[in-house]
Amino acid sequence: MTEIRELLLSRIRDVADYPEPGVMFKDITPLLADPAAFTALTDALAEIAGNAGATKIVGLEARGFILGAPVAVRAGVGFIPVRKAGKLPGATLSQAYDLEYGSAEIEVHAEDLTGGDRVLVIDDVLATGGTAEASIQLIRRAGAEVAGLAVLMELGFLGGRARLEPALDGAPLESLLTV
Ligand SMILES: O=P(O)(O)OC[C@H]1O[C@H](OP(=O)(O)OP(=O)(O)O)[C@H](O)[C@@H]1O
Ligand SMILES: Nc1ncnc2[nH]cnc12
Repeated sequence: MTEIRELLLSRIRDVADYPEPGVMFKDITPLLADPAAFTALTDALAEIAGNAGATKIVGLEARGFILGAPVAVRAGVGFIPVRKAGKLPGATLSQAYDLEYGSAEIEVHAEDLTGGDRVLVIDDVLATGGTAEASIQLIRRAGAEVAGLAVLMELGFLGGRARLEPALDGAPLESLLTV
């Protein structure tokens, strides 16, 4: 494992049985509080954005906002928030999905993504892949191209990567850490 990956892994806290019994929650707040780790993460994700030729970053509420916004600034591209339903004031596209602990619906402002965009989706954790899959569906429905998905941590045992394969349709899935 590279030094950067070791640093990132060391700043993620495992919290057992949160938010419900049986879930091992990956808490990224110690990483966010460490400027060296947060900077290293931002730089690594911005490099992925550059390599993917992304013209926009989509961040998934809420932790995907925290990671995705500085990456967009660093990469010199726009940031588009994909929000939980009911939070965006303009005309939206919506997509329902299930996640490791429940179900939800996400939305994007339809005007934020257009035919010429290559979109990199950023989030902290890939678990079942439900959230990421719904975001990819939203991006395609908006007429934009999916440049890839980049996450800090993939929970390999939940099978998100296999689930996302058809939706990604050849676009890369980059996870900096896999557990
Ligand atoms: O792969 P999945 O099974 O879909 O799970 C992953 C998603 O779950 C978490 O978000 P959550 O919905 O808990 O929202 P939060 O970021 O607002 O805490 C995480 O930040 C991912 O977005
Ligand atoms: N185990 C987990 N830890 C942190 N975020 C998550 N999102 C879905 N499952 C998660």
